[in-house]
Amino acid sequence: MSLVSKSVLEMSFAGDEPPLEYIVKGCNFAPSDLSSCSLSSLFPVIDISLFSSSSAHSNSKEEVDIALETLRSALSSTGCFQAIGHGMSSSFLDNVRDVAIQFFELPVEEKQKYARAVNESEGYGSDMIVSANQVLDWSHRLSLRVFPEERRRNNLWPENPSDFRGTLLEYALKTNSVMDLLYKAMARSLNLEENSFSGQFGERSLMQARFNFYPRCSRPDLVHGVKPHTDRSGITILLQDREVEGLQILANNKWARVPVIPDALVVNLGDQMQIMSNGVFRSPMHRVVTNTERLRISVALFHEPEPEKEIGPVDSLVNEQRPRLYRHVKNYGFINYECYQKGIVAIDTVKI
Ligand SMILES: O=C(O)CCC(=O)C(=O)O
Ligand SMILES: [Fe+2]
Repeated sequence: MSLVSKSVLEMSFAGDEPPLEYIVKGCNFAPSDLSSCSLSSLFPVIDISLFSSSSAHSNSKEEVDIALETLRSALSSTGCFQAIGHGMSSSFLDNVRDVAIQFFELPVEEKQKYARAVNESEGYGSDMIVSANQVLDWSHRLSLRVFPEERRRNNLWPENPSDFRGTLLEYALKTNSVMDLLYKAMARSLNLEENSFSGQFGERSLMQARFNFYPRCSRPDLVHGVKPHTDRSGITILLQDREVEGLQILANNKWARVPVIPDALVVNLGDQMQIMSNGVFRSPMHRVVTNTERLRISVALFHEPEPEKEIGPVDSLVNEQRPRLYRHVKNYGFINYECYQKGIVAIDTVKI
């Protein structure tokens, strides 16, 4: 049978067993491979309104310092936390989830209008096939560049549902402000000048959206929704499904479930923050698992530096105890993409 004869969604509807191309060999999905650590200590919930200068007077310095320390500690251990106090209402976050579900539930001919072309990263499709023996992910995706505006490919932005474009734009603008706040807070948590990280991204930094759709699977013990990877971004902000869990992060060599907190945003760092922080902060390995009962969606926004801009470890994070770990690099997003195609760990290629 041909590799792409049936889509993941069709197989899910039919209750098919996953074909060989989707089966992960030698991967341990056993419960004993899951971390037994307290999930709230691995992925703390942080009220990020404490980092905003407009709320500086109403919060005690002590409260802010504790939040900064929790941030520093989470990002230097698991590289991930759950943000509340981001200023987006519960109903707005549900709108974002709703447009995602409505798009993926459209008839296939309608979705195909936005199909990703071969060798392109933007558009609607399934796992990109980059090698003959690749194991495929049990998911469908829609990837769209949001910023800068001149790099937007409007023809790939769905017109259906009718509020898709407006909702994505509003969500991306709000998330952009959250990211700004976080870059500054991360710098403050390490006693650095506030713009130490954000200043490296450039005026025309990139924001990429990825809508993920994971249909139910009859054999979740055999497949990945998304195979293990690190993100190539600086920061990734992930809106999880309101109810269905699936994201797992590798912490102390065990996979840890990231719990669903409906109105929280999952913040996880990407490789470019690991580079800029000279390895102080971590870009976590993560994966998505599926289940037999319910489909799952998520919406990830990835923020990356302007490709022409060189990024590298902040000078004051390089010292005798912590020698420079990474070289300066331009267009890491592209390096990461090429490495993915060759099956190489991208961040290793910029190590000194
Ligand atoms: O669906 C998720 O929870 C995570 C997806 C993800 O890791 C990604 O899109 O890079
Ligand atoms: Fe990811």
